[in-house]
Amino acid sequence: KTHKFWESQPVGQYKDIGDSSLPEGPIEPPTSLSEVKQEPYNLPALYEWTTCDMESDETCNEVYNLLKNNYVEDDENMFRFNYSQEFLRWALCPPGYYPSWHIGVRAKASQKLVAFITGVPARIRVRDEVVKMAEINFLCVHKKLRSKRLAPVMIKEVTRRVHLENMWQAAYTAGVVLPTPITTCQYWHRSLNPKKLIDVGFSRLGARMTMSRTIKLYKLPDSPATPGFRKVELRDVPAVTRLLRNYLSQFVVAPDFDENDVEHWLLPTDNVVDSYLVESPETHEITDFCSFYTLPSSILGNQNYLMLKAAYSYYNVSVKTPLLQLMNDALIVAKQKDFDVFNALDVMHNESFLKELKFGPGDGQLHYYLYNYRIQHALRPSELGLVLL
Ligand SMILES: CCCCCCCCCCCCCC(=O)CSCCNC(=O)CCNC(=O)[C@H](O)C(C)(C)COP(=O)(O)OP(=O)(O)OC[C@H]1O[C@@H](n2cnc3c(N)ncnc32)[C@H](O)[C@@H]1OP(=O)(O)O
Ligand SMILES: CCOC(=O)c1cnc2ccc(OC)cc2c1SCCC#N
Repeated sequence: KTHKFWESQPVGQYKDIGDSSLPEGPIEPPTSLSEVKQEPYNLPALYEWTTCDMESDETCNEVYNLLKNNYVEDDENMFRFNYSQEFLRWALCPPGYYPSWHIGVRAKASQKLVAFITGVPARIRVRDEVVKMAEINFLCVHKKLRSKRLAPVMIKEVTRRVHLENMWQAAYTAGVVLPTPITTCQYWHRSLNPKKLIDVGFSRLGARMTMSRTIKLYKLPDSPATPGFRKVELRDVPAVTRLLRNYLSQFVVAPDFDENDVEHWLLPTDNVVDSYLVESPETHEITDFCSFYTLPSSILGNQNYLMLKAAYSYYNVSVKTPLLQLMNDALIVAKQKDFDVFNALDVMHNESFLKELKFGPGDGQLHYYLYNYRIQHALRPSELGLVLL
């Protein structure tokens, strides 16, 4: 497969695979700000760039609707992600974010939003180097404007705006294979509402299984098993930050979270992110942590259901409580909150609990990429400590 655009970019190229003479690290050096293209890239005649102020309800709603109708679908077109407006504000407005990195394209005549791409700043550690990166996400071109090479223009424009802030690396994921993944992960799914997943056609009744037997198979207790298991509060941020920084230090690629980051990314926010910790009833020491984010999907073409309520495993830290028990408690609270499914990637130590907690492997893969940063050898998913939204 040729990649006319990606073969022109500072990313690991297929032809370089196995060439150990190429050093790990930046592929191209930074340029001076005066050398960065000052004006936006050209768009096709009838379209114009716009910056989307995600703190504006009107604009956030326009972005919500573009994504709701045109963002990622699974291969069988059974689901389409339906990121909520409060989720988008959370995902795109972390500490130190750049409004100019929330980039839209409008049709001049109608002023309709027809394309979108975003970046948020992050400090990502790669082995021993902490690198300032842009996390790129929500690349979306309206279904009616596909296959017109608009995506490369969107990507070059967000690259230009990131360069203007003197940043030269990025991290992103995709379900498609591009030059060149640093690792490839597998999605796993744990049914919480098996009847609904069977009714929508995602799951099938097992051989020699009745519906009532299947419901019983996935049944969970009404409340968590771990003593001291409770929601995270603002006062816990210092302890949770210490716990998380320690735990993430074992992975090759991981975010370099400080207390500000933890306060934004990991404090519970209704309908967006849930986080729990284990506080020892005796010593009041905070020993473990788990979190998941809320990402519903539209169910396409089903008469009985419109929406799938999905929870996605986020960052989990197991020190005293076995990860198996911690994640089972996460499943229990997710079921209490009426989620239909709990999803997880096989990253970090997730593989150790997936099968035992009755997750099944998905048929989708998620490829992780770095822009302008070479990694000598592709990583195993268990070496990756980064979850993108
Ligand atoms: C220093 C800072 C650097 C910052 C930038 C870093 C890099 C950030 C990179 C972005 C990270 C985003 C991460 C993210 O958002 C998470 S992945 C989700 C991407 N979005 C969707 O799948 C939504 C539904 N699909 C669409 O809206 C369109 O199909 C899109 C817009 C995907 C492509 O629109 P289209 O109308 O279908 O296609 P053309 O315009 O004709 O363009 C075709 C070219 O685009 C390449 N392509 C296709 N899908 C891609 C994807 N998911 N990443 C990167 N490249 C992708 C493709 O390989 C080809 O190039 P090639 O000829 O070389 O093969
Ligand atoms: C029931 C299990 O599948 C999903 O939860 C789900 C939901 N919505 C999607 C929308 C687009 C989509 O495009 C790849 C996939 C899904 C998936 S499966 C992969 C995500 C996970 N876990």
